[in-house]
Amino acid sequence: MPPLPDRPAAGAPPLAAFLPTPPAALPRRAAAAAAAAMRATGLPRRRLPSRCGAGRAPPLPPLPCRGAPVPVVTASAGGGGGDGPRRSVFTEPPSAAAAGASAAGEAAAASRALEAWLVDNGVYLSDKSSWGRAPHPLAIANETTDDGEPSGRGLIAVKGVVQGEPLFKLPLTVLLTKEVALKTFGAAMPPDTDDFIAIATLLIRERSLGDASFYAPYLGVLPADEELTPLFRWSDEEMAWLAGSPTVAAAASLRRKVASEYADANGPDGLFGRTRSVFDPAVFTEAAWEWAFAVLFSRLVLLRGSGTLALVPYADLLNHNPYCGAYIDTFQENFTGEGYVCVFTDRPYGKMEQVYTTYGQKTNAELLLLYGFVVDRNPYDAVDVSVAVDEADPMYARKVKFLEGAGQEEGSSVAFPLYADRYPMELIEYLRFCVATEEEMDSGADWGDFVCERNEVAVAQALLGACTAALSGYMRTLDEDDALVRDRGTYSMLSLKQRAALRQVRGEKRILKRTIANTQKEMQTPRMLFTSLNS
Ligand SMILES: C[S@@+](CC[C@H](N)C(=O)[O-])C[C@H]1O[C@@H](n2cnc3c(N)ncnc32)[C@H](O)[C@@H]1O
Repeated sequence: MPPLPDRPAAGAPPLAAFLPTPPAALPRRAAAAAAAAMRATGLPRRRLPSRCGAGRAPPLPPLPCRGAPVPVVTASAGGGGGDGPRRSVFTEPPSAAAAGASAAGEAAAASRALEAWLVDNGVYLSDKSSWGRAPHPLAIANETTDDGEPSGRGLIAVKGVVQGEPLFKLPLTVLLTKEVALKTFGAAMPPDTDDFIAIATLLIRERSLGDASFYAPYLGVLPADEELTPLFRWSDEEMAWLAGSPTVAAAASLRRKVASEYADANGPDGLFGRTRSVFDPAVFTEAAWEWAFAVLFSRLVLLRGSGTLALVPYADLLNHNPYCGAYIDTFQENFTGEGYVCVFTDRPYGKMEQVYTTYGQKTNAELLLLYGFVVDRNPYDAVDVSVAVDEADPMYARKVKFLEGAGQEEGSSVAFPLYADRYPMELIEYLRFCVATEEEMDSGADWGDFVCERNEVAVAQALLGACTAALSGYMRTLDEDDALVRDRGTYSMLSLKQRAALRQVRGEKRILKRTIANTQKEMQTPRMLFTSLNS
């Protein structure tokens, strides 16, 4: 059995589900699971509304079931705050100015070393044109900001870039892939090793080699351990700022998954345990494993052209913009058939503008969990709502049996995304079934369509109840959050993580409030209720 199963017991998704993906990624698991359940149970399947279907990002780990009445939005709590150091142009006290200057010098030197390595490996980075080659249009910016927050290195245009222009051509020889890992570790790594594990293991080995590694100049620009701040690495104290958010459970689930994969690899029959002569316990530590996975979650790319997962030096310096449609992929030279990695721009860029890619149509929760940042005005933002049959429902046993027949475990819930302006029709179909009376169940209703006014109003009430319950689980109200953000003095005292958490929960509360307002408005005309909301 592969070490990263599709449906681990902890409820986390396969790690590969977190890849930065080009548009047209997989639909959300929850919606897909529900749709599958509906298919299996004879409930009709509907296409998701436009932006939450084919283009949706991979899902977060499903929320835990709490056996609460229909429907439930889960909440968790912690306590306190705090942050580790991170490269920042904003937060350094004057006494750290000298250290900051030397850190900036080191960052610039590391970027130059990466460029020199790329040139040595055949990448054209000259700002002059040569035979058949346009000048390279980009430069590495060692400090970038996004929405006023530091976003690490990035790539900026050093000349105007036209739409559709190739930004660079990288040979496949600079990539870190499973194929390279298999060659490197030989018989010590079985060919069926999971891609994530193979590349993480390769990364740990290469880092341990220091300057002797072929990839040393690339490793030199990877964020330092303490700069990798995806949510699954936050402490309980730091998580307290997210109390009430479904991200708390998602982070705990991913943390458990990463730890359990290490335990498996390190066990006597695991990848490391089996061949200690190759996998030195002093090198392949749990801390190294966590670092490697934090790197992979935030940088690994699925190259659709070749179906390969890869770390792509240089291309992975591109920061994410949810409005950008350009993504990293493999292509082939016309005459030689040789493969290369490239990004074609989806819009023109002016000189000195930061050039972006897309990590896929991800919610802020997904971005925070895997990459450690959130985006204001993220058009793909959503908050998960978990739905289950109410245990107090007189039809509970019948409904659960029906769902069990469709593969849903008793007492489990199904998570659906709520967007600021829409929600999946699968949620409504599922709720129509969950709130149905005996008569409605007996009527052979088509849950994909309006059942009756009573049912539709009960669905709306269930949705309102879920949103209200979710809002009451947070530490502060949305108004209090807004006041905190407006109070620039206090806001600037918050750590990066606290500010990210604040932006995350504000986004969730806004969606919940908008859903409440929209649902209340639409309740005036129940016949049209859940059709007009999504049209
Ligand atoms: C693939 S790397 C991009 C290069 C990265 N900035 C660096 O310094 O190496 C992804 C990481 O960049 C940062 N990042 C990317 N896009 C961002 C954005 N829009 N806002 C804030 N941080 C961003 C996050 O730290 C994320 O984990």
